[in-house]
Amino acid sequence: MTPETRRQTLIRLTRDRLEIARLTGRAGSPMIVAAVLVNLVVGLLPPAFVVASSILLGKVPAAVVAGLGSPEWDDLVIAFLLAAAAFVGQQIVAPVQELFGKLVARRIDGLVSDELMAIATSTDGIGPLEDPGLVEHLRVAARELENWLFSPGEACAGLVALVGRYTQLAGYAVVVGVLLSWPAAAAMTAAVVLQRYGQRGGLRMFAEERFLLDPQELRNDYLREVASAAGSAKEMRVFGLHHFFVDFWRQSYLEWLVPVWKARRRIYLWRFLGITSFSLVITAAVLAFTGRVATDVTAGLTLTGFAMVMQAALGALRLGEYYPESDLQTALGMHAYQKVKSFREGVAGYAGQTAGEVAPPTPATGMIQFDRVSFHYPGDKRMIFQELDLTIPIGQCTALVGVNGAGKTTLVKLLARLYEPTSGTIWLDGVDIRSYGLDEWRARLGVTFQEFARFEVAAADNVGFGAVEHLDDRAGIRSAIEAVNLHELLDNLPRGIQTPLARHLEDGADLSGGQWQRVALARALFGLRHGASILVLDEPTASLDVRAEAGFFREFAQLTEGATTLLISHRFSTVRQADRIVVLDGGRVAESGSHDELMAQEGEYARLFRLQADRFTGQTARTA
Ligand SMILES: Nc1ncnc2c1ncn2[C@@H]1O[C@H](COP(=O)(O)OP(=O)(O)OP(=O)(O)O)[C@@H](O)[C@H]1O
Repeated sequence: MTPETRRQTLIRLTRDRLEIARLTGRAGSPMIVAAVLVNLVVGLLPPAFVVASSILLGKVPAAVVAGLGSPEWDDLVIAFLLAAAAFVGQQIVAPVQELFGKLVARRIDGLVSDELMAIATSTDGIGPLEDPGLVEHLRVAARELENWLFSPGEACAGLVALVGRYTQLAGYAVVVGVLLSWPAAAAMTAAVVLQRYGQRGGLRMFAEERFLLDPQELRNDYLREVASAAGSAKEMRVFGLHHFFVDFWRQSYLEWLVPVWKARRRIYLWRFLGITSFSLVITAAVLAFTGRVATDVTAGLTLTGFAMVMQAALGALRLGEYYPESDLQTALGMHAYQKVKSFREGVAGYAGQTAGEVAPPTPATGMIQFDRVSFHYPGDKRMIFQELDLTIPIGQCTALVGVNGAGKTTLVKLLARLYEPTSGTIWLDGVDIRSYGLDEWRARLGVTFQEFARFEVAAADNVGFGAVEHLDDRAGIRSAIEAVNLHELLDNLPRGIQTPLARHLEDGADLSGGQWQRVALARALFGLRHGASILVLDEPTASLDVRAEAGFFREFAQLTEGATTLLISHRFSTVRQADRIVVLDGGRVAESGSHDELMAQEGEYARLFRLQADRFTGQTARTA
């Protein structure tokens, strides 16, 4: 190592330590003071035991000579009691140290978890949560914070625990300094610090190599989950994938483990031999030096002094070893915190949604207009829209069709301002929707996403989340549930509409895909009841049965009368009933008009419609 790299390493080490110390401060002064005091006691008791037990040893010859009941014997008993107290004290205080360590760790981990949650939910758009790099930061941080093994809190507790270790070292050094020589005490302390530096250096290098394997570790997590999760269990069994996935997981795990083993061997083998040889030499030197002084009558070292120095020196040398309560935690624990910071910086790097103060008009009268809107996802140069011009008339139903990947869901994301167009503008009645307050604008939208959320809360709340500030509108929730024909099913669940929609919760129940879809539709309807006027339905009938699909448009048309509806569907029987149909292709509007107009045009819509209708009639003919 060159002097320059050594200097940089030292700077980095100090910076890392300071960072942990700063974070430790978040546990609050009373907690930190208490934890430090406990560790001071933990550090002082072993040297106290060394002193007391050496005094005890020194008093044995005189007490034996003087006999039971003599003042010498009484002195021996007092020394014994002191040594015993120091010994028992160590046993008592060890769990207290552990307890305070855990308290500090959990409090800090709680705060860092809150911070992570706040960052993840702070973004107006969803770009950061769909950015693979940032998602990796988020997942690594969340995993470490959940595991409590090498978390930031554990790093802080590990740092506080060093107070105990170094107090102990200082205690031994004082004993050696007072009884033997201060240069010897200084040399012994320096030797311990050097050993620790070597140990820590190895740990730091190992930690850095391990962090590089984060993506592989996340992959292992994924494979373990997929092999054991209920969601993938059907395919795993039907396609006989379990052996494949178990092998895949084992292989993936080895791809992580083998480099970890190699790094460990490469970093620690020679380092271990070096540190061990160094400590053997130092121990031999200390023993030789103490032995020489002990046999030197002019030095005046008594039996008590000799025992004290020997015990203190050996006790100190043991402190050059690995600290299980501190070392791995401080070396690895801050990684999760660095990930929280990287995630925060990454999120801040995303341009936030510009939002004005203007309230959207009630009611809007004209149209929503996509005006030369171009868009590509961040970090992906492929254009999803190229100067898209599209109008969605207010108060009417517009259907959007297009092949898979044409950009239909992306268009909804832009409308909901989950992303901003790369260029171009979306207008409502001639006003750029960016001038509206973001929350006010979103409150105007009732959206059923293609991959809608399935909240593990009561069925009623799942619906009420469509307008969360009106969660207590029980009548409105009931009416939305009835509108999607879910009331009979939900009323028969253990807690009626208050039944949690997750089987692992008490009295919980799960729903089928189509039933869940109705819950999502009811949520959008509840939004409509409370001020939403633009209804966006992305594949709303994908999971509905034929009867429900047939009734869907008729019933929804009544329920959503006056609302502006944007309907995305691959089912042409649903689509054809819209007032206006828009065909998206290649990032642009390829065709638009009513069903009859588009059929008359004999374009892509007519082709797709006939394709689907023919397939249906063909099937009917075969069935007949
Ligand atoms: N977060 C993302 N980052 C990068 N690309 C994305 C992201 N989400 C979607 N895409 C890409 O954008 C394109 C349009 O996707 P989108 O989901 O909007 O299509 P769609 O028309 O709704 O498709 P489908 O009919 O299959 O639902 C696809 O090629 C998809 O891979």
